[in-house]
Amino acid sequence: MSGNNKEWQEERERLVVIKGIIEQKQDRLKDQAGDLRQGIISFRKNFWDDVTVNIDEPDDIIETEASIRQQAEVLSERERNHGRMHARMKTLDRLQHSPYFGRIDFLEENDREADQIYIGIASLMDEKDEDFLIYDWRAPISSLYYDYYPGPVHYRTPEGSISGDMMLKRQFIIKHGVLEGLFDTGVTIGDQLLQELLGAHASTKMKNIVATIQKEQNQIIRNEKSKILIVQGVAGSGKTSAALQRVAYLLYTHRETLNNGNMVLFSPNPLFNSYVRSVLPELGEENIRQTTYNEYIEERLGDSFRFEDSFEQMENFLVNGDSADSQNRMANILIKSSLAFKKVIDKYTTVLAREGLIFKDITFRGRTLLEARVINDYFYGLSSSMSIRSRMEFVAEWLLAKLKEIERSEWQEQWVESEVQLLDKEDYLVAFKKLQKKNPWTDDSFDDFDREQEILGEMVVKRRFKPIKDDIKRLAFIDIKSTYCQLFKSGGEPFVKADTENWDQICKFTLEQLDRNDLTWEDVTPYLYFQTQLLGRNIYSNIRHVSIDEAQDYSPFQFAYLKVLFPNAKMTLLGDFNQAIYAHALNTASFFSSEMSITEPYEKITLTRSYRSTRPIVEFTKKLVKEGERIVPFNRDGDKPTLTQAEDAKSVHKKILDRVNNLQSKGLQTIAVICKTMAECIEAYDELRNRTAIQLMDRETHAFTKGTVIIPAYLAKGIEFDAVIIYDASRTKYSKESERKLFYTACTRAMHELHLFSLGEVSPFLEKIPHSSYNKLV
Ligand SMILES: Nc1ncnc2c1ncn2[C@@H]1O[C@H](COP(=O)(O)OP(=O)(O)OP(=O)(O)O)[C@@H](O)[C@H]1O
Repeated sequence: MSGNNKEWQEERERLVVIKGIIEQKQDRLKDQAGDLRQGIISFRKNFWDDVTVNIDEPDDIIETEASIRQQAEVLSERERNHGRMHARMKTLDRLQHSPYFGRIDFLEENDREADQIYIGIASLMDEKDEDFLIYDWRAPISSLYYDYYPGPVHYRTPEGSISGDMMLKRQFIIKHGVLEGLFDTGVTIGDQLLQELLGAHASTKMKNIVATIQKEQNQIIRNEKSKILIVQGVAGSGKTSAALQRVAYLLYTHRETLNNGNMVLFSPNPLFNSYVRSVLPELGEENIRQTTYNEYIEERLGDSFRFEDSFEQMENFLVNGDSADSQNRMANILIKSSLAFKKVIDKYTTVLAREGLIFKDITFRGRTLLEARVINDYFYGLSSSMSIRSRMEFVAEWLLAKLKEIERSEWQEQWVESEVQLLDKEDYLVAFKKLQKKNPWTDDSFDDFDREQEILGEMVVKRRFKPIKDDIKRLAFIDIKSTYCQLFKSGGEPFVKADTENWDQICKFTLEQLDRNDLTWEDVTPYLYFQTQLLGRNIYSNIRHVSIDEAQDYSPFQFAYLKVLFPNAKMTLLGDFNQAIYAHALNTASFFSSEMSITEPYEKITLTRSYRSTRPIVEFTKKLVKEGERIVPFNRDGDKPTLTQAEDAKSVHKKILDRVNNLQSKGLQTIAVICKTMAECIEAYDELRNRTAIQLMDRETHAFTKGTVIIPAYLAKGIEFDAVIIYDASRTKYSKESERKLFYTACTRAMHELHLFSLGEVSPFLEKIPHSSYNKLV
C-alpha cells in the first residue's frame, strides 16, 4: 500500500464529500421517481377519461384510435422515464458502494494546472451539473488510465487528439464506501489490485474487470476501426472479459445510435451464458442477446429435421473416434466444414437460377390445386436477370392470385356445405352482421338465407385456405430438401461435382441421412446456408456488432454463414487455437488459426499473458501445447499441480474423494471434477454422489452453481473454478493428438489448484513436463 498519510487523509476526505453528493442525488432522484410513479398510477387510472370514444362513423373510429394511441404514447414515455430513473438509481447505489477505482492527474498541453480525473464505473457530475466529479471508465480521457504510466501521454476524442503529461496515476480499493487501499503506479512494484482480485475465490458469475483492464485488453475494448477484429488469446488471458467490456464500451460511446438490441454475443453453451450474464448489468448496461450457435440453428431449422447438435457430435467422436464409421464421418465433416463446400453450394445456386429447382404441388383435401410443373414453368419463364429470391416473390404473388380464383369456385363445393353445418353461433352472428351491413333494407328472408349461406361458405373456405396462403407467403412451395438432395444424387451430376476424394461416399452418406430426415451437425450449416441463399430471408440486418467467443470452434463454413446472417455487423472473434476441440478442427486448420478463410481485411490482436491460473499452474499447462513457451503467467503464487496415479479404480476414487473433501474443508467454493466425455461423467457421478455433495452438469444445465460439480471438458469451456480435478489423466483417455487440446482446455480451467488423477499409465502428454513442475503423489 502506498501514499503518505497526507495523501490518505485527502483522499478519505474527498471520498466523504463524494459520498455525500451521491446521497443527495439519490434522495432527489427517489423523490422525483416517487412523484413520477404516482403520476403514472393516476394516469393509468384515468386513462379513459381523456379519450373520446366514438365508433359511430368510420371517421369517428379513426379519431378514437388516434386519441387512444396518443394517450398510450404519453404513458409509455412516462414509463420509459421511470425506467431510466430506476437505472440511474441502481448506478448511484453502485457508486455509493465504490465511487471510483482510479485517478490520474492530467496536465493538458499549454495548461498550467493539472486536472484530477477520478475514474469509476459511471460518471458523476457536481451539484450544479457543471463539472465531472467522476468520469465513466469509457470516457475518452479515461483511456489514459489504461494505456499509460505517468509521463507524456495523449488520447483521442471525436474532435481530435489531446496531448499532455500524466503527473500521477493512482489506484484505489474502495469497498462499502470505505477507502481500503491506495497505490501510486510507478512507485510501487507489481500490481497489488490485480493480485488481490485474481487471488479471490472463483464465483459462479463472471466479474467485470474495469478497474484493472490491461493495456492490450484496452486495445480490444476500444477498437473502433476494424470490421473484423480477431483476438487470439491464450487460456485465461481475458478474452471473454474484454469482449464484454467492449460491448459496454460500444453501448456507451455510441449510445445515440446503438442499443443492446443491435448486438449479439455467441457463446459456447448455455451454462456459459448464465456465467457471464451479470457482467453488463453490473456495469449499468442492459444485457445484449446472448446465444449459442446451436440455439440459432435450432431456431432456424424448426422441427423440419431431427438434427445432431455440436455436443452430440463431439461425444460421438470422443467415444467412437477410432471406428471405421468415424473415419467416414470425418471425411464428411471435413468437406462440409470447408469453404470449398460453400463454393460448391454457391455454384449449385447459380445453376439453379437457370434450371433444377424442385417445386411442390399445392394440394388441398387430397386434390392438386396447382401443379409443381406449372409453378416451375412460371418461375423459369420469368426473366433470368432477376435473382432467384425476387422471382420467388413474383411466383408467390402469382400463386396467391391464382388461389383467390380457386377459392371463389370452391364456395359451391359439397364439402363446404357440410362444414357450414358445423360452424358455431359466433360465426353465424358474424355472417348475420355482414349481411345486414351489405343490405340492411331487404325484406326478402329467402334471399337473405341464401346469402347468409354464401357468406358462411366463404368463411369456411377462407379459413381452410389460410394455411395454404401462409405457406405460399413463406415460399414453402419450393422443395428445399429435395433440391438439396439433388446435389448428392448421382454425385451432383449434371449440376455440380465437388472436387474431393471421397465425394461419392459422402454423397451416399448424406442421402441416407436426409432420407431419414436427419441432419448431422456438419450438414446443418450447409443446408441452412443453401436455404438462405435461395430464399434470402431472416437476415439480421439490424445487428451491428457480433461478438463470437470461443471462435476457434467455428468451422470456416459456419463463420461464412454467420457473415451472411449478419451482413451489417462488425465482428469481434475471440479464441485460442490451442483450445480448438471440435472434430472439424482436429485434422485441418480452423478458420481461426489459418485465417485463410477470412477474405476481408481484418485486424488481429494477440494476448499472451494468462491471468486466470497461478504461476505454477500456467508453468505446468503451457508445456502441454505447441508454442506454449509464449504463454506468460501473471505472477501469482500457489501450489504446484499434483499427479496421483493408482492401479485400480477403487483406490483412484478413494483418492479423488479425499482430495474433494480436502478442498472443500479449505473453503474452496467452486470445485470441478472434469471428465473427457459425458459417459465418463456419469461413471464418476455414480461413484461419488453417495459419498460427497456433488452435482452433475450436462448440456441441459443452464445455471452454474457453487460447490463441487462433475462436468465434461467441452462444457467447462470458458468457465473457471477454484480447483480442478482431472478425473482420469491416463494414457487410455488422453493419448491421441486430437485429444491434446481437450486435455489442455480442461487443465486451464483451474484458478488456484489443479489435481490430476490417473487410472494406470499416465497420458503421454505429460512426458514433456519436467517433474519439478508438479508433485507426484501416491
Ligand atoms: N485485466 C484483468 N483484471 C482482472 N482480472 C482479469 C483481467 N483479465 C482477465 N482477468 C481474469 O482472468 C480470468 C480469465 O479471464 P477470461 O475468462 O476472460 O479469459 P479467456 O481468455 O476468455 O479464457 P479462456 O479462453 O481460457 O476461457 C477471469 O477470472 C478474469 O476475471
